[in-house]
Amino acid sequence: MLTAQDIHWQQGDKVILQGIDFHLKKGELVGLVGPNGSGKSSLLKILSFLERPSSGLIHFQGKSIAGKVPLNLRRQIAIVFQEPLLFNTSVFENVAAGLKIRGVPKREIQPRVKNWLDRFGIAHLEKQYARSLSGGEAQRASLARAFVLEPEVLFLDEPFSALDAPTKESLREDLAEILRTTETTAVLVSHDFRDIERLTHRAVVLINGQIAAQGSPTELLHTPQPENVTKFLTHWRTHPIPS
Ligand SMILES: Nc1ncnc2c1ncn2[C@@H]1O[C@H](COP(=O)(O)OP(=O)(O)OP(=O)(O)O)[C@@H](O)[C@H]1O
Repeated sequence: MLTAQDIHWQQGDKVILQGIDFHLKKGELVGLVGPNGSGKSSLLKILSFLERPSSGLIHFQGKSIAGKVPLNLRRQIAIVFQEPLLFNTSVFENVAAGLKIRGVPKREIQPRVKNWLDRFGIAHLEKQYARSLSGGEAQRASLARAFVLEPEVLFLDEPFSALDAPTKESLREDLAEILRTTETTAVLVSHDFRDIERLTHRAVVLINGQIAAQGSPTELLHTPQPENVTKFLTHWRTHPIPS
């Protein structure tokens, strides 16, 4: 449903992405991993149409994306960032905002929002103002706001990295269950291999703006890889996810 061929991205003199070939099938959960500054967020921005590549081809839903992305295609994606970007209104209003913009009838908005508040365990916070939420609650609201739109592709850029360990773990488990039951298609950027192991089918390792390896988390960890990938994966090999 989403493919990127030979993507290059340069800002000024800095080459950020080089020769990226990426594909995402319906229902697939793909993780982008790699050292700091390797281009993970940049690739996510290009795949989610927030930035345009310097060269290369992108196809989404069978259509070539060049120039301005049509609104009907843009509305098929949702993005969740590390810092939940919430409006300073109630949690309910935050989650309802995207549906209102899309002209969804009021009678439909109420049950859809309530359903997602409930699934993310924040129904009791619906009247609370966004600024009064804890980090974990705010990220739950931010995820509910994305899921309520029923996007064709969900992009998650380090959604847990601002959270403390227990908050992160409980949200990761809830998100894993929601991704599984909704068969969502998603791309996740994370530094934490536990997120990748728990939430994705395939991990793409970026090093210096290039794809250095890809495969299931198990394949990556248990089959020989190029030296730069092995070096990067070493930390994760020595910190396995508890079973
Ligand atoms: N708009 C921009 N203009 C110039 N340089 C940029 C821009 N965006 C990103 N970069 C640079 O491109 C490189 C890749 O950045 P990016 O944020 O994509 O990496 P990352 O893998 O997501 O890093 P991290 O793990 O630290 O979040 C970095 O050196 C960054 O400074």
